[in-house]
Amino acid sequence: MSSTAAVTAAIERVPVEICKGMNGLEKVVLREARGSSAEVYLYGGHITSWKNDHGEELLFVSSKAIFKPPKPIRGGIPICFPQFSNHGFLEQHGFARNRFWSIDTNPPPFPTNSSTKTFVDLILKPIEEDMKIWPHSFEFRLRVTLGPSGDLMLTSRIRNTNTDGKPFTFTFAYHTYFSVSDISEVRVEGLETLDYLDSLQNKQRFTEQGDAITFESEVDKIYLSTPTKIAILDHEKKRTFVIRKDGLPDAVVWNPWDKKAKAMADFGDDDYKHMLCVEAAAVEKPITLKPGEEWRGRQELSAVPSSYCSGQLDPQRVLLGGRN
Ligand SMILES: O=P(O)(O)OC[C@H]1O[C@@H](O)[C@H](O)[C@@H](O)[C@@H]1O
Repeated sequence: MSSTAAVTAAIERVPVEICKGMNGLEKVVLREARGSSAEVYLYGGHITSWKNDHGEELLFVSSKAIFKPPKPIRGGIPICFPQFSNHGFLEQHGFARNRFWSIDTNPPPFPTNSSTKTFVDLILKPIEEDMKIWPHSFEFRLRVTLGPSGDLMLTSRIRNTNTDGKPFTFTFAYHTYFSVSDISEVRVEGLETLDYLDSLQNKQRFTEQGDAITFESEVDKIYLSTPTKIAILDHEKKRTFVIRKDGLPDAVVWNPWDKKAKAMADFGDDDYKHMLCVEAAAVEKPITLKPGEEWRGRQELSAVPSSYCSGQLDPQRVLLGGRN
């Protein structure tokens, strides 16, 4: 297929709009027939909006977010790669979140559910500056899909394209900022009794107690070997977020609370009350890829009316369609 034909095919298949966002930065807008939508900035490959079919925003983005390189955008879904947080010698959370990604007009074959046609493929390859700090050649393909019922799916495919025969190792997270009505009314289910590393206590290992997780102070924990489904219940909004993940064993839970909120220039003093980060991640056991090898990490988010009680995390019931 000629390159022009490939571009045309991609446009026919992907009914998306590309326009200018904040500070003239390019963004892609995905819209589903029933009214849900999502926005992704090429800067960072960063999701900045996910709305349900009533037009309600489901992600938190700070009103003080700075949409200006090299600062990463505060909120939405930053991609942490090739390093999560300060677990290594690179800048905090790696460099993918403050690089310019491109639209991948001709991605390699990808198994797609035939009912989901609203998606965009992005690609990130290292620039010279990256090779100086992380001397590896890679192709990072990100597919962002909006399902017919408004679910948001992110699939990352990372390939080692080194020609020097060297493997590379990375850690990763989808650093999702969920919008919540009031953090003190929120409960997370699915992480009870698990081991976690507490980033506020030198990454020491502890075991979570048996109750659902609630919030009354700063939290920064990496839950290990977590189930593939986690739920965030927002009592006030009567809304439940369900996170499904694959290839991402860990889950980071972060809320900076009042003192750290005040110390962040791109975060409002009271913003901590209205957000919660639950991040599907691969941190404890870094991923190693040999040249030619590819890794996949997938996250699927749904927002549904809260219709179940405490201790009954049953996404089959939550998601009326009973999908697993
Ligand atoms: O301010 P940043 O670099 O976006 O990071 C925010 C937070 O991200 C979380 O994932 C980390 O666990 C926290 O330790 C960190 O403070």
